[in-house]
Amino acid sequence: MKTSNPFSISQRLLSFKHAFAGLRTLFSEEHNARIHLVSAIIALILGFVLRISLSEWVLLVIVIGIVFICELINTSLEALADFVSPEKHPQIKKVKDLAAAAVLISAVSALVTGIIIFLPKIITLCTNN
Ligand SMILES: Nc1ncnc2c1ncn2[C@@H]1O[C@H](COP(=O)(O)OP(=O)(O)OP(=O)(O)O)[C@@H](O)[C@H]1O
Repeated sequence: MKTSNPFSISQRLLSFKHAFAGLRTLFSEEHNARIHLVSAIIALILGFVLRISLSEWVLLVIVIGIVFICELINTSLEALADFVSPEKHPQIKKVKDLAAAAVLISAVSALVTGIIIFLPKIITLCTNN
């Protein structure tokens, strides 16, 4: 529960610690998140190698961010659902399927964005050599 405590730097640093603990949980427990991390690193390396423009960098960073935000919310909902209802329930299925669909949509959007940004540059590179 939130109380009106005075501002404290150590409390703010503790919030960062919790957030990083969440990231550690995501990447240690979720295989999909690790696949997305590797894909994001490849996209970032390609961005440097193919010298994408500033606006393409902005787009790339946004779509990568959205994928990890969806992964985090999906994993968080799954954990909550498993705690609240360890047994099978159609309502839990609905919640988990919806959260999984959010991850899918974000990943497909990121993939399409990556193709739009990188494919023309790769084709130009291949045809010029
Ligand atoms: N308690 C439950 N009741 C009903 N259906 C469930 C339940 N738990 C899981 N499911 C079904 O199994 C699917 C996978 O759920 P699970 O918790 O295993 O996620 P996961 O294997 O980590 O998948 P992902 O992370 O790709 O969404 C859900 O999307 C849902 O359709």
